[in-house]
Order: sequence, then C-alpha cells, then structure tokens
Amino acid sequence: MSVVRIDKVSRWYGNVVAVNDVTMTIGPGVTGLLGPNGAGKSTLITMMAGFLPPSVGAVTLDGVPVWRNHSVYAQIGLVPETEAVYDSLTGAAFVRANAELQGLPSPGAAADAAIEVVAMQDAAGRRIATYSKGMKQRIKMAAALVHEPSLLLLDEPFNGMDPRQRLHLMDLLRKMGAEGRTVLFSSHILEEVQQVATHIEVVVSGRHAASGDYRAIRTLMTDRPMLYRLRTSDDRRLAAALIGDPCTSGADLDVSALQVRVVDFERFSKLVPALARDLGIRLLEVAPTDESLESVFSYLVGRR
Ligand SMILES: Nc1ncnc2c1ncn2[C@@H]1O[C@H](COP(=O)(O)OP(=O)(O)OP(=O)(O)O)[C@@H](O)[C@H]1O
Repeated sequence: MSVVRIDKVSRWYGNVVAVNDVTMTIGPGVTGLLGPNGAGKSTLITMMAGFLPPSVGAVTLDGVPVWRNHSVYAQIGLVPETEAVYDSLTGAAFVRANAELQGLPSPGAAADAAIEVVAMQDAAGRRIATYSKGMKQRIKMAAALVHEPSLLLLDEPFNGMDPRQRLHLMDLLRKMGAEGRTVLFSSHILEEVQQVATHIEVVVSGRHAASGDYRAIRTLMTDRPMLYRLRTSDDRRLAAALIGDPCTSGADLDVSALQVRVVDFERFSKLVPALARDLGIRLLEVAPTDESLESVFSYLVGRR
C-alpha cells in the first residue's frame, strides 16, 4: 500500500510562493487534485514524484522521504503535463527506453505489456511525431506504467484528449485505483474529477482549500453565498416575497432583472418555484451570476 504524505510543505521560486504550507495525505484509490491555473498543482506533483525538493516541510512515500531517494523512485510513475517525449522515437522504443532506465529484467516484454494497457499496439511502431495529442498522452502513460509503480501521478492527463480517449483513460485510472494503486491526477474541471476520483483535494493560490468526496466538495461550493439573477413576469412582487425568507440576505431590482443574494441554496431552490406558483408569477430565467471557477475557489479559500 502506498501512502503519500505532504507535511507542512511550502515551495517557492524566487519571490513566487507556489505552494504554501500544505498538509495532505493521499492513499490508495483515485484522488483528484483540483484547482485553477497556477494553483500549485504541478509543483505539488513534481515534489511527490521526487523531482523537486520542498523549500520547507517533507514529502514522504510510506514514511520514506521522496527527494533524492532512488529506492523510492522505482515505486513511482509520473505522467508530466509537458510533452516530454522524443518525437523521433517510435512509441514502442520510447516505452522500452523507460523500461531500460528502470533496469527491468525484460524491458521488451514490459514495454509490450504497458503499451497494451493503454491500447496503443496498433500505433506503437510509428514515430511519436505522427501522434495526436491524446496518443502522446497515452504513450507517456505507458512509459510511466512500464515498471508497474504503486504510485501513479498524472498532471492534467485529460488535456487535449477527445471524448473517446477521455473515457478510455478514465476507465484505466479507475482500474488502477481498484487494483489498490495510489493514483493522483490534477485537473481544473470539477466534473472531470468527479467522474473518476473517489476523493478530491482542492488547492487554490498554493494553499490547501478543501478535501473530501465529490458530494462534500459540491456542497461546499453550492452552500456559499451566491448572487442569482432572476427574470420573471413580476420581479418586484417576487423580490418582496424572497426578501422575507432567511435563505436570502438581499435583493436588488433593476430594469431588466432581479438580483438576489442567496445564503441557503437548498432552501432557495425549492422556495422560488413554490412562490412563483402561489403568486402566479412566471419564471423566465434563474441563473447564478458568479459561478466562475475562480469565484468558487476563492470562496473555499476564504473559509479556512
Ligand atoms: N519554475 C518556476 N519558476 C517560477 N515560478 C514558477 C515556476 N513554476 C511554477 N511557478 C509559479 O508557481 C505557481 C504555481 O504553478 P504550478 O505550475 O505549480 O500551478 P498549476 O496549478 O499546476 O497551474 P497550471 O494548471 O497552470 O499548470 C504559479 O504562480 C507559477 O507561475
């Protein structure tokens, strides 16, 4: 069983604080590392893979420090975000080279098996230069899997994949997790994470913002105060009714719409249709105005 522990870790590049006092534990199964661009996901993954030392704090795998520890590297597979592939090699040669670097006794057989896992047998004899972005992702995945690591780290693996490749990779990650491996992948899309991860860690602006399963994270996100825009057949009457209920904390009327500050989304979502029905008001539009990922994430950070 592989457990990664990130303990009070900070990492800075010159004046830029990329990771700020993060503590988290990642165990077997599939974990999604969720956060907007620049949140520090790649920096965290690179430290977990042992390619970068923390400025402060420790990253360990089963209690053993990862940085500069060659015995630990054999247990780790990394699929980096960058296209770290040799275009002039065939897919098969690239994966085999990784098997040789890992010192495997039968590098050819290990490479064939890994290529089969990612279903790239048909294209393995072609030069990587001719691959699509999604195919490059899969061959990088085969290279990362060739030594059967117990910890698999993937940085934005779904980027550039078409829907079919995406489903294939999701299946593969689920399978790896079900086999008892520790799989962690980064993403900035909650729905993507939700489809495959059983556990989610959220980072924002270098800080650990939240942790839990999809439902817990989704609840945190929808429970925050939010501004809703409503267009109805009688904004004024609906505003008066809504403001009398504790699920709202304010309402603004302008010529084209009604803006309502909602503090209890669950209650609000039931109240609006009920009021509209009782008062005979037609609802033309009900939509959140600040649903951007950044606003959701900033809220999560603000709570801590
Ligand atoms: N080598 C570097 N030198 C200087 N600053 C860096 C370096 N690498 C990352 N940073 C900065 O550290 C912060 C975190 O970057 P990081 O790449 O870890 O975030 P990320 O969540 O992976 O973002 P993205 O999804 O955009 O890759 C950013 O502000 C970034 O500009």
